[in-house]
Amino acid sequence: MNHAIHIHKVTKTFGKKTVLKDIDLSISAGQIYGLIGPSGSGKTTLIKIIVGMDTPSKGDVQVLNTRIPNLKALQNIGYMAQSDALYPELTGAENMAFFASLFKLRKHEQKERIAYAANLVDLSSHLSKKVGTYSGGMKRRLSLAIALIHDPQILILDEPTVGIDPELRLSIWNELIRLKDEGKTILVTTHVMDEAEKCDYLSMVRDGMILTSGPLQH
Ligand SMILES: Nc1ncnc2c1ncn2[C@@H]1O[C@H](COP(=O)(O)OP(=O)(O)OP(=O)(O)O)[C@@H](O)[C@H]1O
Repeated sequence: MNHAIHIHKVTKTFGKKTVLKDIDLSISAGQIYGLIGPSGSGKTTLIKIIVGMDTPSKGDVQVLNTRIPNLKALQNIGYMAQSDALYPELTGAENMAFFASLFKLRKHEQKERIAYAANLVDLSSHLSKKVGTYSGGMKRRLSLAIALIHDPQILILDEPTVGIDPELRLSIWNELIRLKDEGKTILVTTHVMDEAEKCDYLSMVRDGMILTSGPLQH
């Protein structure tokens, strides 16, 4: 089976506290995989381990058959964290261009991708404003646009639509579904049941363990 993400017996402890216990999880390419669970259940910790920002205490993670952490693998991953990592003194466009250049996008590609991603999150008319003047929701939208900037095979989104109004939330989800239909793999965490229902496969996380998982019918 072709797994985009494969997690094998991952345990994470902070001091004496075990926050992930023996997690096994495989995500097929071309699906939207949801992690739902209460605050503190371990979703963000798991996601950080998948993107290589943290290391497991035990077990291993592979993304597109490459063991993580691996710098090259990051080229294939678009990651949107829960807290925004943006430069307030730069404009929206400059923030996007900065991340695009980290991924070594050529100038014309940069322009194209910035226009696409800004349009997707409805920020096209705010791109020349400094990010320091953005609202919380606008910052979330910019973070999502940046996660998409290098057209990654895998999108990992930690509560991407928190603070985003329902109409835009719907259009973002429609776009995520379109990206999935293009063959992208999307891992998303959420608190919201109506978003969880849009996933192809859902795992419920509680106390660092996966309580139950299974496919969803649409
Ligand atoms: N660096 C750290 N040091 C110590 N404990 C940590 C650290 N990071 C996370 N934790 C703990 O690990 C547990 C899981 O946190 P995590 O952020 O993964 O949960 P979550 O499910 O993503 O919650 P939320 O939805 O609120 O982000 C929490 O009890 C948290 O306090």
